[in-house]
Amino acid sequence: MAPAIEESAQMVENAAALVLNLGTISSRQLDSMLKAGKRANELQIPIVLDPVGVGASKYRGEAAQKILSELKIAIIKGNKAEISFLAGKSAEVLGVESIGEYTEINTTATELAQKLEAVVVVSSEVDLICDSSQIKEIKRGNPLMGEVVGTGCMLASSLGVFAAAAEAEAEALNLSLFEAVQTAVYYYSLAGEKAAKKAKTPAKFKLEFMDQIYLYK
Ligand SMILES: Nc1ncnc2c1ncn2[C@@H]1O[C@H](COP(=O)(O)OP(=O)(O)OP(=O)(O)O)[C@@H](O)[C@H]1O
Ligand SMILES: Cc1ncsc1CCO
Repeated sequence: MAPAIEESAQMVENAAALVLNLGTISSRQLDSMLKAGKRANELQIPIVLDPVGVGASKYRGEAAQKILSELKIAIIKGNKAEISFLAGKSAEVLGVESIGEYTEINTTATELAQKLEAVVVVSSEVDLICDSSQIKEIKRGNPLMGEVVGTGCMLASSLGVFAAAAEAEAEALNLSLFEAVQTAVYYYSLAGEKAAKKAKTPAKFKLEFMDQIYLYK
């Protein structure tokens, strides 16, 4: 998202999806996100929320709650700790990483999807996608994806692309948002698998992974 509050709403007018990422949140940026998000809601442009590091500090929790109470979010993507925290369950977040055990994550994610009427994606070695009535697991990808910081953020942006495409090509594709998200997660993981065949260490993997995403063009 364009961070300047002076232009965030106007930028949305030329966008097909809005991705809100809490990674480097500040109070000014939060106001800018709310402004952009309200315009996106008015224009019925899908919003993806990536609640990066929510639960790691009081402020991140408050920022996420403000976004969720003022905006209609189409897709929320987080790791197990971030999704658990938003669902009101106990969560251990270290910086932006999920630590701890989450044995009830399927139920937790479904509860959040029901409460917010959104598609919820939980990223990990097994990705979960759910809405209020269905849940899907995708066991693809490669552990190197978890070693590179930012693959979660890039997944959120990819979800924005697929949500926009599903809406823009609604007649031709006839994809529900749930199906569009499932497709995005699947192809994203597949790019990770292809990259891992060529690169075996994180820095090289990062470059190769980006190239594999590019090759979908
Ligand atoms: N062990 C693994 N095996 C397969 N895929 C994985 C593994 N760990 C992570 N991934 C994939 O990496 C991507 C990012 O997931 P992750 O849970 O690491 O997100 P994150 O912690 O929010 O990332 P970041 O904060 O680094 O942006 C997802 O597409 C997920 O499927
Ligand atoms: C966007 C971003 N900012 C700090 S860490 C990060 C990626 C973690 O998901």
